[in-house]
Amino acid sequence: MQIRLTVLRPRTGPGAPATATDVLVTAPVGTALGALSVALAGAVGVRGPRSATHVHLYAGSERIDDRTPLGHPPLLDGALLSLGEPDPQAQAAPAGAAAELRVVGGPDAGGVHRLHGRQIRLGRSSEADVPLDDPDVSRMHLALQLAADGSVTVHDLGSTNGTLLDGRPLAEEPQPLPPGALLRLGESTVALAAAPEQARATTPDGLGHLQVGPPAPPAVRPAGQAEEQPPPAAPSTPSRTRSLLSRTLGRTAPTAAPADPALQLQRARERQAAALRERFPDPAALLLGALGPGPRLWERLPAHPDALVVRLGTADLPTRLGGAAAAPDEAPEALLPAVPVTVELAAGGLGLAGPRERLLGLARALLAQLTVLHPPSGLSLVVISADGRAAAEQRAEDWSWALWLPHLRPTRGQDCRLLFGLDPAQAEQRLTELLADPEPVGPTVLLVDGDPGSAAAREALARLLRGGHAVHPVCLAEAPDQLPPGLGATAVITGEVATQLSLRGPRPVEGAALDAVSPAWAERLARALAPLRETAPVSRGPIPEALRLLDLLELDTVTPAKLSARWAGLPSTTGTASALLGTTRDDLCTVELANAELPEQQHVLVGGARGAGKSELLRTLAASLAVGERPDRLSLLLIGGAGPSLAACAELPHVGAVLDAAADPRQALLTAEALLDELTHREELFRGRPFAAWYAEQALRSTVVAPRGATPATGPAAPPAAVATATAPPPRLVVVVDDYDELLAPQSPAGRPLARALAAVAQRGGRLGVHLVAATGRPELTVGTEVDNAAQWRIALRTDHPGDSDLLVHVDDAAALPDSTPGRGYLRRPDGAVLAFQTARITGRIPRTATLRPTVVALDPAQLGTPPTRRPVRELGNGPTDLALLASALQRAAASG
Ligand SMILES: Nc1ncnc2c1ncn2[C@@H]1O[C@H](COP(=O)(O)OP(=O)(O)OP(=O)(O)O)[C@@H](O)[C@H]1O
Repeated sequence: MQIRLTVLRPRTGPGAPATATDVLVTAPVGTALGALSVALAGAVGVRGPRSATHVHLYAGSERIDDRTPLGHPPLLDGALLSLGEPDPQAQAAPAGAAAELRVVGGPDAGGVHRLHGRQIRLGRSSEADVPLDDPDVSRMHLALQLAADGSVTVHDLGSTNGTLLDGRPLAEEPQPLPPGALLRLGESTVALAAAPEQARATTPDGLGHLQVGPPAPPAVRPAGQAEEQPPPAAPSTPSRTRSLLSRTLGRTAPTAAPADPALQLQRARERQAAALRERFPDPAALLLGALGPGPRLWERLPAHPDALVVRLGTADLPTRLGGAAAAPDEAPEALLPAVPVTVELAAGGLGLAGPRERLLGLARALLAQLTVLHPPSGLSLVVISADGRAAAEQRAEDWSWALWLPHLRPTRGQDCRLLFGLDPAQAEQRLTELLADPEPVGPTVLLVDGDPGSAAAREALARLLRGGHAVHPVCLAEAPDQLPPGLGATAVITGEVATQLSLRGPRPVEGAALDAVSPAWAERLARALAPLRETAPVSRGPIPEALRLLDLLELDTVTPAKLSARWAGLPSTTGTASALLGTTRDDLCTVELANAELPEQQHVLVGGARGAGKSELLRTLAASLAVGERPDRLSLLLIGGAGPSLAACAELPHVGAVLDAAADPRQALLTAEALLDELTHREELFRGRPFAAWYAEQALRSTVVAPRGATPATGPAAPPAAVATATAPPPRLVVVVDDYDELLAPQSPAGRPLARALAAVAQRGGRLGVHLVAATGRPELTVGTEVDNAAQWRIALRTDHPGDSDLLVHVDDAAALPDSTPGRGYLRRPDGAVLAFQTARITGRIPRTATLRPTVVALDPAQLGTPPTRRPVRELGNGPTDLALLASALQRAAASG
């Protein structure tokens, strides 16, 4: 497994900053922190300690136990570990915090401060209890007073620019501050929050990630509805709005309509404004959403009404939100106070222009919204910063916080570790990839910081801006005239101290207070997102090139106990038999030989050219069936053609016999006879009833056959398991045949009788619990045989000719598959659906990462956009294969009963 951590080097003295190093750790699953700690210390330049007992690592203020396995909390992707001392910046939640103050807008937005103590001062000074980096805020601007009963009052500390409380000037005498009321100081807006939202459940996967359940269903609120038109008179508050209001503002919405119509209207406007603020969450709410993770994390799938709509700041806006800016004669009380100023990125992208520091703060706030509200499977992010006018180191530093965002992971086969373009070559590569994506499966937001770096990149960006690629550019420049032409909207940072925004585009707004967040805030948010994974398999990605069956089966550390536990959970009948083969683009790829919904006759035909991966697919299928069912209920008969292709499976306890038909014609003849006898025997035994029905009846009465145990079934083929145990309920039998076409060749001495027996299995076997899985290298020879006719599950791996592919899966696409991806193919299911898939491997050597000593290497953000170093499959040259490992565990599980 690989995970990314950050190690903080101890400070050189009190008050000195701690230096941080991001590292990539590669280690076998289950490696304890103690086995890594010396290497982690070495990565930050602390040498000397030879033993882990001298290296102490902390997560926040807590020391991490050396026995904690890597990949388990707190050692998750994105974790920040401090060496030798607790993290001096650790933000432990103070016990007994009475209230939470959130900075909901402005140039230093996003802060979430748990209030404790009696008096809390807000101001620009670093001495303030809540410091705000806002030039319009006085050094000590205002103070909050917490009473013992939890109520809060606020008063101005004689600030230069004054304070507004819900739009009204705040005096120096204390006034009550209810939760949700907006305090405006300088260009910043702060509010007291109500009770924190319920965190979503997460499940650690042991590999450094936390699986998050699916997002809550989106609010039923088509864009542009409800809050945009105030009710003419204040009716009773709709229940949805009331709950929004009380959740947002933390105070009870009015229940009785006030008599005064002007007051009614004002209340209606307040409700609309609150609903809009909830709809487009402020930076503080986003941070909490990521840290929770909160209920709104990844709520916006592509069909969500607010997908790709971003908030840039807040302004008092007219109620006609869909229309133009406030008419000059609009009465101030007709405006919705401090509502989000939003832009639809899908309407031609967005340009942002202004002084660099603030510009980056605004861009960070924008990416935070996109990545907290949109799931990585529904939105990709590409970040390009290749403008030669800025030093490469500076560019990398400006965007290094984003390396933790899961939306930057390449999921469409892009040749890089992360979707960064931090030099002209990387930028060109990213833009070319976007242009070349023939059928983009989801939207991409492309952030381009300054000039994209080269003429070719500029041309590519211009083409993307012309549309048609599901790519939505967000371009940053110091001045509006440096932005590329063709953007749908432009926001220009204005004001003496660059804290305001003027938006040009379909919905122009002047004098908005912009939202900007600090790099430290953005990094905290991105780190919180780093370990999170959607629970559903990440869809819309490309089909992977290499897969390990044991990983797909969640048996990366395979033990007899895990297998026994699986078998113990099986139903008491043999109603199902399914084999996991690999993955499609969206899901696992499974072949079902039996289940309650399928007719009884299920057989499989696999075809493909030489080296396409047929034999490996058969081995994967056999191993997968073995994991899924106990050996006393499922037996395998393996018939290999030329060569020992299936012999590697001989150690599976389910294998009754392995036959090398070409090498042993006599045994082939006996096997053919035994197979026909088996069919006859079952027909007599079942008396017309299908296997599953008969078995269900018998299972209660019969003594279950003892597992076939650990006896390897190598050497000359024994009769199938079921034949040998004629008096016991026969297990389901799967006959796996490689090189079926060879059996049909005229020169094959054993071929004809065996082919006849297989034809009988194809015709009569399925109902009797005997299934056939046959592989053919020459579909033109096997077409029209009983085996071909009976196969409802059909697979074409790479074929030499379109016609072969057509014979197998009735589409010719398999002929276009490249040589370089053995195991890639098309599966035609009984319902006629054809899916591209990749077969998982079972005879790979155990990956090096499973056995090697852990490695810790420093991460360089500037290199993350380059192709990862390609190594041949990292396997132990002469170590055991996954199949050997699995077979041994299966034998022990079978032996333990
Ligand atoms: N699913 C897979 N993933 C990765 N590599 C694979 C996969 N399947 C096969 N290979 C690689 O391709 C090579 C050929 O595979 P295999 O022997 O299964 O092909 P085949 O179609 O049976 O070939 P032949 O017809 O010559 O017997 C294997 O040695 C293996 O290295």
